[in-house]
Amino acid sequence: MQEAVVFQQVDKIFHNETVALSNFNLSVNQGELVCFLGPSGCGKSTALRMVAGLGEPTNGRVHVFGYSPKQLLEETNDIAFVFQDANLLPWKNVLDNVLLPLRLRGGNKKEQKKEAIRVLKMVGLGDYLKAYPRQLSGGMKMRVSIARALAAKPKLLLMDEPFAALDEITRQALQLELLDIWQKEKMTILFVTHNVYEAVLLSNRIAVMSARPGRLSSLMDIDISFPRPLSIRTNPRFSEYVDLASARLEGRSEREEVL
Ligand SMILES: Nc1ncnc2c1ncn2[C@@H]1O[C@H](COP(=O)(O)OP(=O)(O)OP(=O)(O)O)[C@@H](O)[C@H]1O
Repeated sequence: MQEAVVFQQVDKIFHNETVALSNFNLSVNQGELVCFLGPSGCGKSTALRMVAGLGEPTNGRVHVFGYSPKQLLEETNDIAFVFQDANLLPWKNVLDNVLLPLRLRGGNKKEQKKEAIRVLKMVGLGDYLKAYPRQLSGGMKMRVSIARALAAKPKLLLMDEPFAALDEITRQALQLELLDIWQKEKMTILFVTHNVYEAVLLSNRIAVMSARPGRLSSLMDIDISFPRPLSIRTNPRFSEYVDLASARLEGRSEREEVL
C-alpha cells in the first residue's frame, strides 16, 4: 500500500522554546482514516498543520505523497483543511463560499459549479445553495466547510476537531456523513480529536499521542468493519476499543487494559 503521509523523527520546538513534538514518527497509508487522539496541548494541531505546510519541523521530515507539504500545497490541490471554525465569508451565499477557492484557482466555471452543487447535495445542503451563513445553524456551517474542502477533490483531507463546537446530535450526524463521504470519495483523512468515542467510531487506525512533548505513544487498529452505524456504540467490541484507547490515552499499563 502506498504511503500518503510520513512523519520521520519530527521535532517541533517553537521560538518560545515550547517543545510541541519530540521524535514523532508515523506513517499513514493512502485511503486510511487516522485519528490523532491525545490530551490538550500534546501537539495534535501542530502535527496536522505541518502536513498542511503551515509550519516546518525543527528536525526530521514530513512528506505527503512523497513530496514536501509546501510543494504539494503550491503545486497541487491534493490537500484540503477543515478547522473547528467553519470560516465562511458572511457576505457570500453557501454556493459562492464553496465556489470561492475553485474560482481563485481558475478553470471551467460550469464544471466548478456542477461540482460545488454535487458536494453540497452530498452533505445535505442541496436546498440551501442561496442561503447566507447567518441563516445557517452551526452544524450546517460545518457542512458547508466540509463541502468547500471536498469540492477541491483533495487526495488528503485534514480535519482539526471539526465537530468540537457542535451539539451531540449534530456531531453524531456529521460523523456518519463523514464516514459515508470517506467511503465514497476514497481519500485519506487525518482527523484530530480528544474524544475517545469519536476516534473509535471514525478511525481505521488511531494514533494515540502522549502529553507534551507529543510523541506517538500507541497505534491502534480499529478492527470493526465499515459502514459503521451509530448503533455500533452499543456493540461490546466498540466499548472494548473505547476502554483500550482511554487506557492508552491516560498512559495506564497494558495489564490494566481490557483487550
Ligand atoms: N505558534 C506557537 N508558538 C508557541 N507555542 C505554540 C504555538 N503553537 C502551539 N504552541 C504550543 O505547542 C503545544 C502544542 O499545541 P497544539 O495546538 O499542537 O496542541 P493540541 O494537541 O492540538 O491541543 P488542543 O487539543 O488543546 O487543541 C502547546 O503547548 C501550545 O501552547
